[in-house]
Amino acid sequence: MATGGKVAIITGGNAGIGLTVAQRLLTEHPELTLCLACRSKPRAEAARDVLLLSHPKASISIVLVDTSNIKSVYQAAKQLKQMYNHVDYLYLNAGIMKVVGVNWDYFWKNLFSSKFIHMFTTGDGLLKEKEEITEEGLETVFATNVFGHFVLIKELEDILGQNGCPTQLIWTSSSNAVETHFDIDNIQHRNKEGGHYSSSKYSTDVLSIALNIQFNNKGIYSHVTCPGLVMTNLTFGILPSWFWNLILPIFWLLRIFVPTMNYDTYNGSEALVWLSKQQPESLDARCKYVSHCNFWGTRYVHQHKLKIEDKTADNLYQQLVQLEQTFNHK
Ligand SMILES: NC(=O)C1=CN([C@@H]2O[C@H](COP(=O)(O)OP(=O)(O)OC[C@H]3O[C@@H](n4cnc5c(N)ncnc54)[C@H](OP(=O)(O)O)[C@@H]3O)[C@@H](O)[C@H]2O)C=CC1
Ligand SMILES: CC(C)CCC[C@@H](C)[C@H]1CC[C@H]2C3=C(CC[C@]12C)[C@@]1(C)CCC(=O)[C@@H](C)[C@@H]1CC3
Repeated sequence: MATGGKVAIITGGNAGIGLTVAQRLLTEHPELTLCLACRSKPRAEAARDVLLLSHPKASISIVLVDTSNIKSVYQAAKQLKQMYNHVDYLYLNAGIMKVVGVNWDYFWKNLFSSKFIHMFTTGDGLLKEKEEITEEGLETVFATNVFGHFVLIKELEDILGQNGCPTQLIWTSSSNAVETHFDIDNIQHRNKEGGHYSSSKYSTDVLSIALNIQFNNKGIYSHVTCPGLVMTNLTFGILPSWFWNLILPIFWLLRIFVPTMNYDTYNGSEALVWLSKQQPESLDARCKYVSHCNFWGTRYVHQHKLKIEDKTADNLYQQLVQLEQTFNHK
């Protein structure tokens, strides 16, 4: 398929899964114009240098954005609108998890139980998290993973789905997005013991459905992906890298039962890159696209149907619009 002149923006494109998506997109779409939307200039420049080593002729720009800071998102959106008159792929990938420890008691208790596969696929119940509030008064994980991205999309609306050229919004969600941690009456997940990351990723799944309802008629399509368990700075924040390296053989064995044990960012980015090669209109907007890798190392994309009601999606969307208005007025 001819891909001349396509534009891709990747939030958090300087590291981990985002950087590998950047690398793979440049290979898949040779004429691609790439924008790394990152919070740190030196880290973004270092990533650009790495990408230029393998793709010396690539057009790669940098826009600074801190998705947890709404003022910064407004500034970045303004800059992006000056740079591009359309966007083909907007990867909403930047994300954090505020982990303070692993619940090992829960781990050992469920290791040989029927919860085994659910535990390794979702990580549900295994992580202890802490709550933090941004200087703008938002719960940090919600602001970074969900709200900052929502504001970015809304601000870029004028250049999305333009001139008969569809825009794909591709979210890096997670299999950790479980409904039990999501409360529609507390979308920021304030004053909770844990489950902030899970709530933010479930919100992502709900929001994606809402965006399809709102914007498909304008040529804007939203899809959620799950990269599985991948070794990045995010997972090195849970357990040290030496530990993960030590248990690498266990990952291979676990893949027999849990094909989301992707380990590396190349495997983990499979669904995110695969989506860029599909006609967005032909995709199921109510599916999560999950990167799988089997025991033999074969990568493939698994489609998982989301059970989310339109009224929940609409409710979340309206709450985000209202929250955004409180910033717009400041
Ligand atoms: N690793 C895994 O197993 C899984 C990861 N994911 C999701 O994948 C996505 C990418 O994470 P991953 O590659 O693993 O982790 P990394 O920590 O390697 O990458 C995260 C990226 O997000 C950026 N980022 C974090 N906070 C902000 C912010 N406030 N503003 C702008 N950029 C920010 C980071 O920038 P900086 O380098 O400056 O910190 C970095 O570029 C996340 O959404 C994560 O939730 C989902 C499922 C599994
Ligand atoms: C495998 C080892 C012997 C023990 C590791 C236990 C846990 C620390 C991991 C087991 C499943 C993992 C997991 C995640 C984090 C680390 C575990 C809990 C995630 C929650 C990381 C972020 C995500 O988005 C999820 C998709 C991961 C799901 C699995």
